[in-house]
Amino acid sequence: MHGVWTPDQIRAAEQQLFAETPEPVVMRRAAYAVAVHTARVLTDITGGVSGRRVALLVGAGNNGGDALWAGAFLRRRGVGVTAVLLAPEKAHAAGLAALRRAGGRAVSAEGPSPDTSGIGADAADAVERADVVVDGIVGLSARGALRPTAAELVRRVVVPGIAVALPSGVDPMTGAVDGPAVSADLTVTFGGRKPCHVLGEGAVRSGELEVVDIGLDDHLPDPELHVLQPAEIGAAWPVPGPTDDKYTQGVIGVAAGSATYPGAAVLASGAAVQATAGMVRYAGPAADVVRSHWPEVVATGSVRDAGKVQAWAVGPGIGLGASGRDVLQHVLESGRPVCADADSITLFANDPTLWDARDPDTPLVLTPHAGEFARLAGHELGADRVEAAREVAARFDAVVLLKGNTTIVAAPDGRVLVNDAQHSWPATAGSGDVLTGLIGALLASGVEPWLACGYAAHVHSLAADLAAHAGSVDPAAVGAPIGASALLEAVPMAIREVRRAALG
Ligand SMILES: NC(=O)C1=CN([C@@H]2O[C@H](COP(=O)(O)OP(=O)(O)OC[C@H]3O[C@@H](n4cnc5c(N)ncnc54)[C@H](OP(=O)(O)O)[C@@H]3O)[C@@H](O)[C@H]2O)[C@@H](O)CC1
Ligand SMILES: [K+]
Repeated sequence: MHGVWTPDQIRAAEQQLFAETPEPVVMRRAAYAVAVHTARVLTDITGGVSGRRVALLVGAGNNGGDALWAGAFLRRRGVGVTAVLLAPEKAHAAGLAALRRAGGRAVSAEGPSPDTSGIGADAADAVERADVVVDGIVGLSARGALRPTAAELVRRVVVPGIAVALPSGVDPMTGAVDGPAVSADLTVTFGGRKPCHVLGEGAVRSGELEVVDIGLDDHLPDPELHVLQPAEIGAAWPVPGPTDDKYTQGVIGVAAGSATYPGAAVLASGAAVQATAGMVRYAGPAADVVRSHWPEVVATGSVRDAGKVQAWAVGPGIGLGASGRDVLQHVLESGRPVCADADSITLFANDPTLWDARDPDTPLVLTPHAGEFARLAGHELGADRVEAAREVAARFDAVVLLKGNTTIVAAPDGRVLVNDAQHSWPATAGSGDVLTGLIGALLASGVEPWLACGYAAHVHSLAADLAAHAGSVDPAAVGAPIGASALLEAVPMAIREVRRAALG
């Protein structure tokens, strides 16, 4: 698992580090790494380093200081470096002096004679002629939308960009963007990932991420967020062992769909079939349709006749009427772990007495999208999705998987997992039903609910990605839209992929 730390956590760790290593030494360490990676990108795109041109966008703080020092290091390798200073009077003095000593140039962003959008001719020229732009506008102390001059400079960047610490214009805590923001090809960050690198638009705008060791590790507390790695998901994904039979691998009950809308039942049951080798029982009015699609599913008409299961997946398509409520109540009273999705969530919101049907020791997973979340929480989701999921998880003592292109999984004890798909191929009708089946199957095979959600979310988005690209893992492959059935079909491929990662 990768850890993710908040800016406050990183700052506190930095203060401890400075007690043993002077701050300027740490900054030069960070800046040296920026220079090394910038030289690598220059080589990749131009075939060399010496004689190439780099523009530094330099803000008022230490983020700009990093960029200036990196510029000084690049000068020593023969790069033509121009620093564009957004606040010349506040630019990091030691960094600016180092750049000048090394033969670098500094110009004011607003220049001697700014054009109609407020940018001086020298600054415009530096950005236009650069092979690579280094973004040192703002880092951990970023607040709100970029100011007008910074925003205008960012709009003008058309060459590859390297962000120092984080792409400027992105909120460090939420990854949200409000106005122009840097879209980096590469982000070089220090000491650990920050929330903006894994959440929302920030994750996409960070591009490739390089986490540089500047000596913070010993001073970092427990991370705020976690990101699962494919190899650990592959290593933990349940597959039949030498002594397993169909029962020992977990029997999942699926309560989904209706006679009029059997699709949810077919997709959720199918996902459970594809996810693990245990047994799948379906209970509901779509039994015949489920059986015809998935002959291996043991299907009955009612949850009362379903037989023994180790976990339930309930909700998609069960409706908001008395029969849906009855189904949800029954599975909650079963004493088995429950993954409650779709209509179940609205049923909980409409009738809070349903919470009483659940034994407090029974693990419960809720998988809302933004609309269902608002119903459940009683307020809109807002920009801080992590805090929102965490609050609802604690309030209902349930694992909350909040859907979106960045999936958030919050446990009642405050732990949060993030699955950053970096694409939206699963955004298709029926996709949520597949996810419910995957989570239910993992719960039935005994995987801890928080991890079950994280594993399922990853495999789900990977399956969509693979399906969209006809099974290719080549990032350059061209995708085509898919439906939930194609996603479902790609689940075994995705499981193989993470298991392959586990084998190294
Ligand atoms: N401590 C260390 O030694 C190390 C720190 N490191 C580096 O320091 C960085 C943190 O530096 P920091 O704390 O100086 O703040 P930083 O992010 O540069 O912002 C500075 C100023 O920007 C401005 N500003 C704010 N919002 C804005 C906006 N929307 N649009 C435009 N401008 C905006 C605002 O200035 P104001 O004009 O309000 O005075 C604010 O004060 C960190 O990310 C890492 O890169 C590394 O070298 C490792 C060692
Ligand atoms: K930056």
